[in-house]
Amino acid sequence: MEGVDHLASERSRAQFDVEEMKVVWAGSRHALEVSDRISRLVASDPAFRKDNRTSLSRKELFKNTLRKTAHAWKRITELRLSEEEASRLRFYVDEPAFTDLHWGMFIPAIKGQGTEEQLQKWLPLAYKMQIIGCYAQTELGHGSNVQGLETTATFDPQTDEFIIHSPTLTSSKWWPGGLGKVSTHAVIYARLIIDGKDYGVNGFIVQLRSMDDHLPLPGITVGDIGMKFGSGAYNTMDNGVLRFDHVRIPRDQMLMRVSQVTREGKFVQSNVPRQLVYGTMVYVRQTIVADASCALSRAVCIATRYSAVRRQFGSQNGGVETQVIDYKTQQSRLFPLLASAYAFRFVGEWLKWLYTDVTQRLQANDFSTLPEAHACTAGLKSLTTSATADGIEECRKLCGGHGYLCSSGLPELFAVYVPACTYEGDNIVLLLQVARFLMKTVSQLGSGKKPVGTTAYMGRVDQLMQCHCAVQRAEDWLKPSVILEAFEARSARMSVACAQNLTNFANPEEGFLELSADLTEAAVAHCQLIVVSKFIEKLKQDIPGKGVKEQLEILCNIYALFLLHKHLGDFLKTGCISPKQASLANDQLRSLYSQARPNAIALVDAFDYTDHFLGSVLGRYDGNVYPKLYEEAWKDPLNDSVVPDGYQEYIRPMLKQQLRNARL
Ligand SMILES: CCCCCCCCCC/C=C\CCCCCCCCCC(=O)SCCNC(=O)CCNC(=O)[C@H](O)C(C)(C)COP(=O)(O)OP(=O)(O)OC[C@H]1O[C@@H](n2cnc3c(N)ncnc32)[C@H](O)[C@@H]1OP(=O)(O)O
Ligand SMILES: Cc1cc2nc3c(=O)[nH]c(=O)nc-3n(C[C@H](O)[C@H](O)[C@H](O)COP(=O)(O)OP(=O)(O)OC[C@H]3O[C@@H](n4cnc5c(N)ncnc54)[C@H](O)[C@@H]3O)c2cc1C
Repeated sequence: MEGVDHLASERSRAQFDVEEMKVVWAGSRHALEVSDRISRLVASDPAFRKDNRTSLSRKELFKNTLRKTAHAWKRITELRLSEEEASRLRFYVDEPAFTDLHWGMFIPAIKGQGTEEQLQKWLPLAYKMQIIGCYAQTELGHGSNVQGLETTATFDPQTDEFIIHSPTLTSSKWWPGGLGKVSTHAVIYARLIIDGKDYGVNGFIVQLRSMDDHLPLPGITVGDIGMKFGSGAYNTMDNGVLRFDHVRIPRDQMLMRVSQVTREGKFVQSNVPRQLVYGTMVYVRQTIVADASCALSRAVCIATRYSAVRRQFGSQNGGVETQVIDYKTQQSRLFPLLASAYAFRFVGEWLKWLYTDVTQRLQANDFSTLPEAHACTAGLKSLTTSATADGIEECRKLCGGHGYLCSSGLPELFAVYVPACTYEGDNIVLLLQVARFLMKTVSQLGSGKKPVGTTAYMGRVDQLMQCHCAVQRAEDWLKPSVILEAFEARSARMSVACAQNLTNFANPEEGFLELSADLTEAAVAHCQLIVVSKFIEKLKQDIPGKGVKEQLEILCNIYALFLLHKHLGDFLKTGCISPKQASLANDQLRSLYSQARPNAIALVDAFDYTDHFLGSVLGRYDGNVYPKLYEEAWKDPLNDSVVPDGYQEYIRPMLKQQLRNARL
């Protein structure tokens, strides 16, 4: 039934003001207005159609992306869209493309690591897209270990140039998005060599292709690295391979904010920390955390709407069957993901604030908060992307068999999303960075250095090592102070236990390697504490709108108690809570699911996603799933003919053979 809202009765049960929740989700009334307007602009433009992606060949897919990005750029310039509007447009176009790396990494790398003159020279060209750039760091042989990169940039004092060279096969740049077929330029990372001495990895701007005919410049070999996981999905991106054969670039194309090479070939280290060479990764990790809430909320929106439409079992005397969303098992899998989407949204907002703060401090030569910014961006990137990738897959299963169809939107979402666990730092490697930071914090506790920021709780380590959880009734678990103390105690105790175990090793680095699995668990506990505490902090703000704050409180408690339930082993092993308190937490969790149930559809409506963006027959706003699912099947190219191509060659002879055998 076209035009009928099959989810209307669900919507009428909501106990809060959905429009106000949309504002909370978007971040502000202004952000909601921009987001809503741009999402409709994209949805109504046929040039941004995306429902045929999974049936296109790689070449068609890629060309289609080029067409869309050109069209997007035309619309951005015609409509004079602001940076905020353009970035929303990119979000709703919903197709990975070279432009992500140009705007998301090439430009930030120049901005963060270039000198004033370099910014003035390169940024205007990049902003007008008169050059297109990518970020070429990873090599065939090394990705995580950035210090292990092999590409060299050797200074030639005769000509005042660097010679960029790939000395081995494993030094080939491998993976950079936008490199394979599009980028004219790249920020490449290479070992700086002066007079035979190695000064470590630095960034350089290198032109790759001719501005006249797009052919690679002399000495450059470049191409695409091939098909990636999933049909459609990330294959819109030209991840590339690049080799240099003694390519010369002028000296002023080394990004020289962090260190400089003079005309005489002298290496000068400025007063900014060397780690700023890694600054672009900190920036992108922060954007990836914000993006996790988008990907997860999208999957949750599809699974929640479909779970309210889908009915199985439970019919009494020929009446209607039970909506699968009413099964407690469905709720216990779905609602923690709904709560996680909101939790990641708020921690993403906070991380953006932290990043802005550290950037301002760096400009004023205050580097004191850089280690914390690195640990938070690395840890939260790891935590949120792992949970989101797992969450999308869980949403697929929550939709039963139909979730496996491409028309559900979930397979492609998963395939596009899952590399986020690897790119911008493998999630385990990043957790180990957090663990290093935690071990350093614990080791300094005795020295009188007071931990600040997200590790401030470690300053109360004596109390946290001894405290006893005060919960006696299930409702006690609704107190933010109780939840916070349990999470702080668990994290502090896990870190302290690792630090104590490390003292058993004569060589600390050896100990770190041996205990690395425990260390990553301590890092996860710390990062989960950050997410929980930022959700609780958010709720201290003034949040207008009927019932909005109450719903967020329910979600916050679901998030925290779900984590407690999932990681019960940690909480019990460290003696933070008793088995009885664990069981009370579980009782409370069940009650919270019941409270969330009538609001579930409205809570996903608050994401304000258009049907175009969701790209899912199961997640349609009107819940009119079955006719559309049926209709969609007939659009498959296999259904273009009634008798399939290949019948005469393969099916008919086989059938005839069977017939002959049967007659014998
Ligand atoms: C059409 C028009 C549209 C217009 C609008 C479009 C808008 C689009 C916008 C899009 C926006 C964004 C989207 C972006 C797209 C993303 C797509 C994804 C692309 C993915 C790209 C990549 O993957 S790039 C490659 C990433 N690579 C990695 O992440 C490598 C991981 N490895 C490392 O980071 C490091 O090597 C390491 C940290 C693991 C270890 O480094 P190293 O061995 O050198 O260090 P140590 O362990 O010895 O540590 C030394 C000390 O340094 C500290 N440290 C380490 N890293 C950092 C850091 N980043 N910052 C600060 N400090 C750091 C470390 O803690 C040590 O400190 P001490 O202990 O105090 O010594
Ligand atoms: C879709 C996609 C897009 C990308 N885009 C870009 C780009 O634009 N530019 C760019 O430069 N790069 C890009 N990359 C590369 C990406 O950043 C790297 O793949 C990533 O940093 C992981 O490094 P690796 O591949 O070397 O993994 P490896 O480090 O080889 O990881 C392999 C395994 O070893 C484990 N491991 C590694 N080191 C340790 C350790 N110290 N302790 C314990 N375990 C360890 C890891 O956990 C993992 O399980 C992209 C990658 C992908 C998948």
